[in-house]
Amino acid sequence: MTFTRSVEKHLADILLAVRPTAPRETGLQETLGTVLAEEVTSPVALPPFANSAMDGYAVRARDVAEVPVRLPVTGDVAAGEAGRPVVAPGTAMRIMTGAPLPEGADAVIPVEWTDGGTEQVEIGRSAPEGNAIRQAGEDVRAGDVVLREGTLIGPAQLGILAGVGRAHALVRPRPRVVVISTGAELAEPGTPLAPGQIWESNSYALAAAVRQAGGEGYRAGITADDAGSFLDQLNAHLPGVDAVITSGGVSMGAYEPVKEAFGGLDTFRFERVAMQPGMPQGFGLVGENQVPVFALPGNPVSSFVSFVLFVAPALRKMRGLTPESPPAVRAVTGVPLRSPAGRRSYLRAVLTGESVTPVSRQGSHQLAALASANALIVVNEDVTAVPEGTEVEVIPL
Ligand SMILES: Nc1nc2c(c(=O)[nH]1)N[C@H]1C(S)=C(S)[C@@H](COP(=O)(O)OP(=O)(O)OC[C@H]3O[C@@H](n4cnc5c(N)ncnc54)[C@H](O)[C@@H]3O)O[C@H]1N2
Ligand code: MOO
Repeated sequence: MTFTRSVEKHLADILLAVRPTAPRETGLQETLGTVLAEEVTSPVALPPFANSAMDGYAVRARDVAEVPVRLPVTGDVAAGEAGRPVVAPGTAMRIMTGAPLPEGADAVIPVEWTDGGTEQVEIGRSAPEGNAIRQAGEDVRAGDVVLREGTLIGPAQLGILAGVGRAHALVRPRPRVVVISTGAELAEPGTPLAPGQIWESNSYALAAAVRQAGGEGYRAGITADDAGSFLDQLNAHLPGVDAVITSGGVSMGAYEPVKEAFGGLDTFRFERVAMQPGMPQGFGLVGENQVPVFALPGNPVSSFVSFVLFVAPALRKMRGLTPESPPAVRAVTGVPLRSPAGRRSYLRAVLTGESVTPVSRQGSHQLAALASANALIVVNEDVTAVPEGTEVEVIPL
C-alpha cells in the first residue's frame, strides 16, 4: 500500500496553514480558557493599603512589650472603613481582617491572644512591629505586569484580572468549529433506526472533543451523501466559524461527497496518511475567508484518533498556544503487540500506572472499545511486532 504522507508531515502542513484567532475585547467571565493577547499590568498596588491579616486589635507594638497588659479600646475598624482612625499611644482598636490599619498602629494582636474585651482589652502576648499586617504593594506594585501576553486564562488568572480591576481583557477567542457528518445511513440518536441505518455518533464525539480542547464546538447535523447538499450545509456555516470538521466521505467509495466537493480545489489535499486508524485524511482552506477544513474519515475510531493527532494541535495554535502534539508517556505493554507494516498504529488501550494493555477490539468501527480505553499505544511504522514487556509510547486520552 502506498501512503502520501507521514503523520508528522500531515500535521506540519496543517499547522502551517492555521492561524490564531483574532484578538477580541472579552467580558471577564468569558475569558476562561482563552489566551491573553495583551500584557496586563496593575493600575494600583495590591493590597492598595496596609491592612490587618487577622481579626484582633490594632496596637503600637511598644505598648504590648510587657504582658499581660490592659489597654482601653477606642473603637472598631471594619473592612471597608473609609475614614482614617488613629490609635493613640497606650490604646487599642478592635480590627477585622482586611480592614485598613489605623494611623499610629504598627501591629495587630490576634483576638485569640486577648480576652476579647470591647471597652478594655487584656493582651496576654506581645508581638513585634508589623505583626499580622499586610503591607501595601506586598503582592503587586503599581504598574507591575501580572499576566503576560500568551497566558492561558484559568481560574487563578481570571481571578487576578478581576483583582487588578479588569472587567474585560483582550484575548484570542475560542475557535468556533462546526462539525458536519456525511452519510445517507446516519440517523439522529433519539429517532428509530430504519433498515440499513446506524445512529450518528461522530459529530457528537467531535464537537465534544472540540469543547474539551478549548474551542466552541457545535454540530451542523447530518448531510446526505451528495456533494451539493454537503456544500449547501458547509456554505451556511462558513461565515460564522474559524474551522470546519467533516466526517466521512473521504475514501474510495462511489459516494464520497467531501472528496467530490473539495477534490478540485488547489487549496485542498486528500492524503493517505501512514497510520492506522485514520489513513484517509483531507485538509485545506475553503471559501472567501480561507477557513481551515479538516476532512476526517468516517469510521468513528478513525475520526476520533484523527482529532487527537491533527485537530487538537491545530486548535492549540488557533487559540494562541504552542501547537504541541498530544503529550505522551512511556509504559510497559502487558501483551505482545502487532502493527501493519508501513503504518503507525494507535492502539486503543487501558493505561494503569506504568503498564498498558490494548483493548481486545481494535476495529476502526468499534466505538464501544474506544470508549472503554483511556490511552493510545503508538507503534511506529517500521515496527510490526512488539514483544510483551517492552516499553512503548502511550498517549493518554
Ligand atoms: N476500497 C477502499 N475502501 C476503504 C478504504 C480504502 O482505502 N479503500 N479506506 C477505509 C478506511 S481506512 C476508512 S477509515 C474508511 C473511511 O471512509 P469515509 O471517510 O469515506 O467514511 P464513510 O464511508 O462515510 O464511513 C465509514 C464508516 O463509518 C461510519 N460512519 C460514517 N460517519 C459516521 C457518523 N457520523 N457516525 C457514526 N458512524 C459513521 C459509516 O457508517 C461507515 O461504516 O473507508 C474505508 N474504506
Ligand atoms: O485507516 Mo481507516 O481510518 O480506519 O480503518
